[in-house]
Amino acid sequence: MTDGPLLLVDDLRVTYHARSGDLPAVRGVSFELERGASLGLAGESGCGKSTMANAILRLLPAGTTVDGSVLLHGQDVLAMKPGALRAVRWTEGAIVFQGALHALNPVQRIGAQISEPMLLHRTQPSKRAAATRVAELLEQVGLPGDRASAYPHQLSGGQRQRVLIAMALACDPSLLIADEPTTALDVMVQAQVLALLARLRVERGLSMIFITHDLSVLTDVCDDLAVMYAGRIVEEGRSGELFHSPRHPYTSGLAAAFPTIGDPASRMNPSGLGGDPPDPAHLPTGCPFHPRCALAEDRCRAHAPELSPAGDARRAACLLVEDPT
Ligand SMILES: Nc1ncnc2c1ncn2[C@@H]1O[C@H](COP(=O)(O)OP(=O)(O)OP(=O)(O)O)[C@@H](O)[C@H]1O
Repeated sequence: MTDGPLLLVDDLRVTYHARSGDLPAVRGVSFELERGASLGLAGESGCGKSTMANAILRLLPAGTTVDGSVLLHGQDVLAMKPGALRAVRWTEGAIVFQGALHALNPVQRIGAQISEPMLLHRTQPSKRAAATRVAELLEQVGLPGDRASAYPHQLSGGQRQRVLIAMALACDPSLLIADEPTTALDVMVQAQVLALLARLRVERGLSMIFITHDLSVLTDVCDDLAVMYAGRIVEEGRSGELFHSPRHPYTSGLAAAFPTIGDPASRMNPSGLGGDPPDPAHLPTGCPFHPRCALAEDRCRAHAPELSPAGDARRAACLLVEDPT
């Protein structure tokens, strides 16, 4: 255990090597996460959110190039040997993936699946102790303890997502990454799962990273927000401030593209963002957002804006914000 942030990501770069060529999915991301804090990570599909999350626990396909550093409790995950890495996953950091149906084994009872990481990491001395812990965990995520004997297909989508959360909490990690945990769920269940994650964070003093393409769902549950575009963070700041007074034109477009939960007057605004995100293998020159930006000037086509260093309270990578003249 060291002083300083729980998680310190510095200049993280991830390149997939596909048959069609190299694909730089994450291109120099830096941020910090304090103990007990929560960071929301937003951006359209393909901007590199999941790649970044998977890189933090080194869950990327073999052969993928990863550079930079990821300090978790002061230890560089990217430099760890396989044994040390196995010890970190589940116990220090765990991910709740999107699409609970695919993440669970269809032919194994959920109790057995939740106890697996506990038995693997010997955080419970016996199968019987693990079973008791499974029942406790199920109750903590709002399911009756006796559902441990159910198979995944006997549960609803929201219940399965709760099972994945229970599994992620099984070894008491200090960092929980929730990657689109509510995408496949209807709006009511989505709100319940988000409220559950927010409650568990406070109760357990967890640090959390919430990932979603919908900026509006993050504002209630996260202290800070970071917006990604084309493999980089383009804006970061306190949650409410960033959502209600965005500085980067991309953040404004993203905020306008989704209705705010609880605000019946707001409507899906398809004009919030025109066009499509760029192909990571063929990025435009200068600012990668310039072809979609209504405010773009000549300088935006020529120069790529930089984000100020991690740790600054409010960061935006936009030439017009840096120098509005
Ligand atoms: N295993 C892989 N091999 C090759 N390319 C990949 C792989 N996984 C992701 N990519 C590519 O990397 C880029 C970033 O993908 P990533 O899944 O990280 O984005 P995302 O923002 O999480 O999107 P989504 O919200 O759709 O999950 C995309 O262009 C994607 O096609």
